[in-house]
Amino acid sequence: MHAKELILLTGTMETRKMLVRQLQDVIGDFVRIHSYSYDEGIPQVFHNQLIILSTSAIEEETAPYIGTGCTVVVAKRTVNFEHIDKLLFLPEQTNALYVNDAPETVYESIETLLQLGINHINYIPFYPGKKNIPEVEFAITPGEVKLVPSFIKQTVNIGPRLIDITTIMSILQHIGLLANKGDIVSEKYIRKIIDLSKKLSKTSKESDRLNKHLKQVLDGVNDGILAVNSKGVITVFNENLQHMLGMFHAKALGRHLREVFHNSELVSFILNNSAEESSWFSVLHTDVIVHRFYLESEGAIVATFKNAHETIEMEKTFRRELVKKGYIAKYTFSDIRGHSPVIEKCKQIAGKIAKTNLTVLIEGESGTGKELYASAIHNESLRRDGPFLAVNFSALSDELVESELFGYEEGAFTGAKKGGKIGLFEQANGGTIFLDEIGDISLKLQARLLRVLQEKEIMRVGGNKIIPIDVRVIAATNRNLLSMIECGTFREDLYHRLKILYVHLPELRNRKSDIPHLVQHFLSQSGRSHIQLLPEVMARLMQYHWYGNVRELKNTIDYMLAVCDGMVITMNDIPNESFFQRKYQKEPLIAASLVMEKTAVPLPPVEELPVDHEEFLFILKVIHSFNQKGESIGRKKIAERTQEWHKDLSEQQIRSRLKSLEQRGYIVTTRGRAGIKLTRPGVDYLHVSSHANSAKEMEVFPHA
Ligand SMILES: Nc1ncnc2c1ncn2[C@@H]1O[C@H](COP(=O)(O)OP(=O)(O)OP(=O)(O)O)[C@@H](O)[C@H]1O
Repeated sequence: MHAKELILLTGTMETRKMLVRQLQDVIGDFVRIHSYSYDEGIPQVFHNQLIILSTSAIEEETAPYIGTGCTVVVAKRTVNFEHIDKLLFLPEQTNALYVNDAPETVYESIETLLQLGINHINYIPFYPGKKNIPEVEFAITPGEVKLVPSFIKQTVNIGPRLIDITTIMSILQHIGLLANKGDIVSEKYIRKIIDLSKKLSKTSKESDRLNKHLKQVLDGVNDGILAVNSKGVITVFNENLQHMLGMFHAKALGRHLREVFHNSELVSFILNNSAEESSWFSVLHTDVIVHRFYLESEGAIVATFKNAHETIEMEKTFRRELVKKGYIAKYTFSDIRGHSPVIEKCKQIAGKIAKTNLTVLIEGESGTGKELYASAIHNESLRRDGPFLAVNFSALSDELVESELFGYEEGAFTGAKKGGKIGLFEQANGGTIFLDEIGDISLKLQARLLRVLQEKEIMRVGGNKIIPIDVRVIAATNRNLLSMIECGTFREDLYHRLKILYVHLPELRNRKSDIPHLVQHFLSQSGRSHIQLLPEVMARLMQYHWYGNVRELKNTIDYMLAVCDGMVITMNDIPNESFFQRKYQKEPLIAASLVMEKTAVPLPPVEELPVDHEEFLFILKVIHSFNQKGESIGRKKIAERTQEWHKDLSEQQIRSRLKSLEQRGYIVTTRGRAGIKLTRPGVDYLHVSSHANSAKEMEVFPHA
């Protein structure tokens, strides 16, 4: 046997890498370590060697490779203390499966974790074949992610277990170095544990500081704020909520929500941690609007309370915005200008659509004339003598849109008018309702809208009477509803209900021959049709990309009319470049390009990526791998991964990278549980770029 050499045999490559690193760290200075794993293949039979087996579970598989004169030590292993600080971020009393491949190691590790003081978690042992497992959300595993049951939503991988100190001492003894080096080695080993405890105490100090800061912030906001942990125990009850409900926080903190609030609907609404949602409640004689969301990083549910009466007063002014243009459809097909083949085709389709009574979806970028078409369709339809209501969803909060659309009953909430209020759907009876920016409505409103379209009836807020309605719905969107469906932010069933008939309005840049007609139309609309444009001005207008479409062209004409002297518009009157929209902001598939059209670039090619291309790709890869596992991912997790990748990106930098990726349409960020998701273009992009980059394949999850 060589005096200062050992052979480490493990089951998997991950464990091998991990354990070699550990052994190098503590005894690498005086022992040569050779390592092999069963899954990578063991190349030879060893004779006269000190063999360390990572676990007794591989004794059988490795036996053929252990020849004569060997000393075999089966390592005892302990939890990987370098990574257990990840567990500190799990909330108090979290129920979590502890997952490993055999009952002994599971129980041993739980015992060790408890001895290390990581006792704020309720560990539930789990190993293959274990029965009667509660369906909890979290799992903790020392590297055995593949054994984690599929119902688990979040897995904390603390990495393969380390070799314990007694095994290391036994190795030293076998190679005759115990007397000489034992002290140094145990000191090194212990130092690591001290480092860990320092790390732990720093984390808890930081979280104390953070909590104090957070409390100040929470008390400063105008809403009532309440948070409950995963057990339903109230952990935050801010000052405003005390005032609003007339309840001292000491009566609420630390108690279960159910003991504090006797309104069972409110309790189950708050404890339901699925999608983000708002609703009205009467709590302790106060009418409140409660908005609830799940704070994934904390495993907590947060509910904000607004005084319903005050909210209504405050938002009354905005409410007028909801019904944009009164009750009359102003435009007819003759107001739609342009003779390009695409626009002629569009008018022709819309004209046919008008004659039916079916729901229509109008898609088109902002400013392409969606409202114009909706209005023209109504005026050409059999409903032309009925009302036309244009509703814009982007201006108001969910609760107000809901009460405005569906109306409310008297006494539905404080501030509700006597006799209740009839909603826009009822007001549009016999006519058409135009739902603009349909992509902006919440999932809750989508569900209500779907019911209206299916059943042709509505129910007022706070009411129980079903009211039949006869309204034609025309919806419009400038967003990509299909990618929203893919990301779970738009209901597919609603999409199909809306898109019974369909018009896509062409972008102005794709029908430039219409520009002279439109220019003439806007000049005469403003009563200045006698004003001339110099040919070079028109030529320039024909060159622009018009990301803001017809509305932008109209604004440009208005600007030039305002600044021109005399009867002629010259090059001097053209607004400077900052006036123009630089790119189409809502449609993610279109790349930023110059204002002056050079080449149309439908998708940003790989080579146009920013200098930090690799960082972008890395971030996309991390998100994709979490999405694929069905685990949620947020900025914090990305930051952790990036640090493992030895890239020192600050949270701020990651935030800006994410923003940029979101602007490019590669990811969507949702509040609450879903976290960040790759869009279809994001996935495509990742594939294309990964191929382009395959030579320098990055390891997203290096096994620490
Ligand atoms: N073909 C057209 N002929 C005449 N005017 C048009 C035409 N298309 C659009 N416009 C004008 O352009 C402006 C924008 O149109 P509209 O408000 O209908 O667009 P939109 O697609 O609904 O925009 P958004 O999505 O931003 O609500 C309006 O002043 C409208 O009258």
